[in-house]
Amino acid sequence: MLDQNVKPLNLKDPSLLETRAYVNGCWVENDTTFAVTNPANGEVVAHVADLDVADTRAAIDAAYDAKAGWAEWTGKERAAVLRKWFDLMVENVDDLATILTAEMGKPWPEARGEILYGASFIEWFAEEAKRVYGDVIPGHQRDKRIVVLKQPVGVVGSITPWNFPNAMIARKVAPALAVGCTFVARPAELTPLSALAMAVLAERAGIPAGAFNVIPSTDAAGVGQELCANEKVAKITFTGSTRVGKILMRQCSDTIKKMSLELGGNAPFIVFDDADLDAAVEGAMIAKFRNNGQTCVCANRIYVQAGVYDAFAAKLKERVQALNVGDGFAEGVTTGPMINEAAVKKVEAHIADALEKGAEVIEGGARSDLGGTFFQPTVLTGVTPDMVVSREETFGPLAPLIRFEDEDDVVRLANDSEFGLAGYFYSRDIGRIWRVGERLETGMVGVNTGLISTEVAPFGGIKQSGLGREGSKYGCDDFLEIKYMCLGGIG
Ligand SMILES: NC(=O)C1=CN([C@@H]2O[C@H](COP(=O)(O)OP(=O)(O)OC[C@H]3O[C@@H](n4cnc5c(N)ncnc54)[C@H](OP(=O)(O)O)[C@@H]3O)[C@@H](O)[C@H]2O)C=CC1
Ligand SMILES: O=C(O)[C@H](O)CS(=O)(=O)O
Repeated sequence: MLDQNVKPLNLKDPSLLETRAYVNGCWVENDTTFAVTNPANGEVVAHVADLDVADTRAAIDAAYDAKAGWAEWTGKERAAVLRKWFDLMVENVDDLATILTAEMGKPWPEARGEILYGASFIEWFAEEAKRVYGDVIPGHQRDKRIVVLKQPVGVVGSITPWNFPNAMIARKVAPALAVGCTFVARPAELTPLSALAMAVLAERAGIPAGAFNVIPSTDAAGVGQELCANEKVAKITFTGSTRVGKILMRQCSDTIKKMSLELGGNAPFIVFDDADLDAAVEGAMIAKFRNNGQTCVCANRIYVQAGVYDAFAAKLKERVQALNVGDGFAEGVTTGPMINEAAVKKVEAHIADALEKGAEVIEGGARSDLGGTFFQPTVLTGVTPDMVVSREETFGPLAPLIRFEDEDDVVRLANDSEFGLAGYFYSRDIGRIWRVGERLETGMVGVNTGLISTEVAPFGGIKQSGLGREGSKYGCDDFLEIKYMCLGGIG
């Protein structure tokens, strides 16, 4: 459904730019709409239906009414439509990337990469759909037989952030649908278009009405409260800040809802003096500046052992200088705008606090001359653990370098955080690799790599970075209930 009041995007298939909600297999308009704007230039990309709590209830009812029928499909039948959905995502990858860059700002090649990353979860769980096995347990008495069934939990409510508007939904909806759950997705207000384009392709793939619903809304708190409180919703899956994760946990306690939480991070990135320094610099560039530093697994603290600190800082400065800040649609741009003014102000506050406490800027340090929410990729040296940048997630293009002396010291520093999502380190000493890998208090560890996100591995954190795992052979577990049947009287 095209919006007549804005400049159309350059799409091969304009029908992918959907602005209506998708509920119970129907495209739903609303009297009230909200504008989605391009963070690179403030231009309106589209006006999207703005759903409310009553609409949320209707979407939950649709998912609830659809769940029995969807669960009756065999795993193989569900696999077939998920595979078709994957194929359609790949066939339309360029248009989906254009829509994503327009609403979120990331450079088009990076947006294209996100679409393929999101699609990889749909491909993976299309395969897993056929392998939701139970167990047969040897009876504890001669006349007893025991079988274990794995059954879909039912209706799943999903709340996702703006930074990966396709992949964060795909990483949740794919396992949910694969095992026979139905799904109500509320995307971030800033980036609903990617989710709606996914729904267009889900419908084309043959995913039945009510199985997958997308409810764009400006009322995050109200929709969230309804998803958490409604007894027809069996589970909430959330990706976003720890602050909001705690709100949702409290709201889910009244109905003891199952929850999967992918929350905030404060990833340590450690460079030991035995590291391959060039590899460590490349790893730091990915771990820090991917998505303009707006990912939960971004390196937030970069610890460099004293013997290689100056060399590493010089090399990193040189690589950061080569980053090209600009509009995500422009050729050769590596770094788009930040999502909004609040995000820029947080980076500026972290820099100001660090400078006040003695740190130095060796690269960047201020807003870009491009204006708006463009910010210079920045490197700080002389950072210490007492600075705010060491304790709070920056969620922006700021690389703080912290000097350390020995292994025990840096592991203690790295673990001194309420977060535990990802951690990274570079070393070529196999003993150190095992010691540090085992001692880091995180859900995921990158060793001699700065990029750990893949559909084949279990993504998730410990401490206040969340609950549960997404992706991998473990990814279905959070959407399944285990039931056992004890069959007696068999003699
Ligand atoms: N662990 C992970 O994989 C990820 C973690 N994050 C973390 O999220 C933060 C940045 O992302 P950001 O989007 O700002 O995070 P937020 O937690 O602010 O928002 C995440 C989602 O929750 C919604 N939301 C906000 N308030 C409520 C509420 N009271 N009830 C229900 N839903 C609500 C938002 O809606 P709206 O945006 O419309 O207000 C958005 O859709 C960082 O801390 C980052 O680390 C982000 C991405 C991935
Ligand atoms: O939203 C996020 O930060 C994602 O989890 C990042 S990733 O999956 O692309 O690493």
